[in-house]
Amino acid sequence: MIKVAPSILSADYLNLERDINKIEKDAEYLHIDVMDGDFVPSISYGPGWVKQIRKVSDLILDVHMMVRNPERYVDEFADNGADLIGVHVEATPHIHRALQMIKNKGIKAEVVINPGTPVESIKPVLYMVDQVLVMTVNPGFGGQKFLPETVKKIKQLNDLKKSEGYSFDIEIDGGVNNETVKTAYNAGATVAVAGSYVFNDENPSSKVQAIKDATK
Ligand SMILES: O=C(CO)[C@@H](O)[C@H](O)COP(=O)(O)O
Ligand SMILES: [Co+2]
Repeated sequence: MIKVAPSILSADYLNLERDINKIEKDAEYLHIDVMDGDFVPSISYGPGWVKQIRKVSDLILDVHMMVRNPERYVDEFADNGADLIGVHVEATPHIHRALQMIKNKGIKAEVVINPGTPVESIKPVLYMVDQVLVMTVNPGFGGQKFLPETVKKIKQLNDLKKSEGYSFDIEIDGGVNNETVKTAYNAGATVAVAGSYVFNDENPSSKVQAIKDATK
């Protein structure tokens, strides 16, 4: 069964604690999209949000940094309570250093690839990551449609796990619901981020369960 990471991008900002409480018992992760208005068009949460969220949730805080040169902010997000930080290979010429910085903080390190980025571009750092995030939409916005052509990259990563003996999780992010999750899970995805599908419903925990049920 897949693990689920509800994305607070689609939660109610003014009632965030209430919305987190609604999924706290059913989900494993809480996904926090950090956007800088440069690497992606939108602007969202800074480290202060992570600090406040840490106080009200025991879920694994999964910080997805859509930020150019993310190594500028890694330490601050880690110090504020992130359990896992993801950095895009497209966002820095120093992906190895950025991942090293995350590991040095004693938390989990994730490398992220956009839909247009091949798996080959992250092969040199796969030995050092705890998780790979395969974007299943172009980053920047919630509520987009799942891109099925990204599934072959999940399969490619899963094959690499087997042939090289890696144990990283494979996370998917964008357009995930109880239907789209199926092919990704069968290809090897182990963690599913879902924003609008979960939080646009009156009963978000039922949507978390629906994603899990689809992968039983
Ligand atoms: O990183 C992103 C978007 O850039 C995501 O984490 C979204 O928050 C997912 O939203 P849905 O596609 O599930 O609505
Ligand atoms: Co995300």
